[in-house]
Amino acid sequence: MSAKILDGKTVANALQEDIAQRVELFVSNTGITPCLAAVLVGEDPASQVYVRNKERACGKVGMASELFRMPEDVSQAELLNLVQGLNKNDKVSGILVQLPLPKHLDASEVLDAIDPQKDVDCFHPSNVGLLSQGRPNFLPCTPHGVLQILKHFNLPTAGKNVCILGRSDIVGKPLALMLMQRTSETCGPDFANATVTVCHSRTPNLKAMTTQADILIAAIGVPKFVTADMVKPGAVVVDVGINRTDEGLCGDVDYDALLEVAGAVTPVPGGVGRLTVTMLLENTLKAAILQAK
Ligand SMILES: Nc1nc(=O)c2c([nH]1)NC[C@@H]1CN(c3ccc(C(=O)N[C@@H](CCC(=O)O)C(=O)O)cc3)C=[N+]21
Ligand SMILES: [Mg+2]
Repeated sequence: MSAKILDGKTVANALQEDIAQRVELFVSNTGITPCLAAVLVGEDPASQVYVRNKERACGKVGMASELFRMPEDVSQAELLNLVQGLNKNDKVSGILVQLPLPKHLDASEVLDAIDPQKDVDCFHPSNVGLLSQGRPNFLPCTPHGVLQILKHFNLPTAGKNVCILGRSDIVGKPLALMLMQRTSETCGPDFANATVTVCHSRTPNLKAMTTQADILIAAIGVPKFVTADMVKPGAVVVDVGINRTDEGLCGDVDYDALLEVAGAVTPVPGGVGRLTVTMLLENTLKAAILQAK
């Protein structure tokens, strides 16, 4: 058996074409160009790559982006002041504070300071609350990207056992919320209605859980953690991990070994990461539309 490769580039390109058309229409109707403000603190090389990818993607769909760089030793007050300025700035539709922040800063306080209408990451407690109640303002980028990949390749989640490895606030937790809802705002009921199991570092007998899964989603940040024996033959495996190792970029799954067992698998790079950036564009347009009202 050889797994189908779920190429994120194809999906991202298709969605970006659609976003570009809606951006063009919005600009011609309102005279407003949606603009993403990205805040980058320090010089972390991975963060620089991601922020550059985000800026490039904005340009591709006809949106503006502005990068705000702050030194590694910026104070909490200075960073909060920057965010408050961006909240008030009418030219800025969406605000993204790139994580992780240096340890001396209180990330929660910074993220909570972002205007919920400009919170394109969907990290603000009011947006997380709305998401958990099934009436989202924004959909979080990476979980939404996972749904869009599954939708593109016609791999519905309704009635399926979905196992999520990882309980982070950025991926595992919001993705579990979205998959257990009755419907998805953008992908419909076929891409919701799952039986969701969330596993983490304190889960006993992990393999007994993962081998039950029709769809296995890895978001733990441990290179090649998911091995072939953990996967039910024919299962769909979505790899959200991006780990920088001596041998280069790799995901949370042992990709080569899984090709022989899984029914379908996402590559890294070129999988979910592409969609994370694309769904950020979607949210920036959404933010601009909300603010034009
Ligand atoms: N406030 C905030 N929001 C985020 O959404 C956020 C964040 N902080 N901090 C870090 C994580 C990680 N993340 C990625 C973005 C792009 C790629 C991406 O472009 N991936 C490409 C290329 C990867 C590469 O070449 O390094 C791919 O997978 O093909 C991956 C991961 C967003 N995150
Ligand atoms: Mg990727």
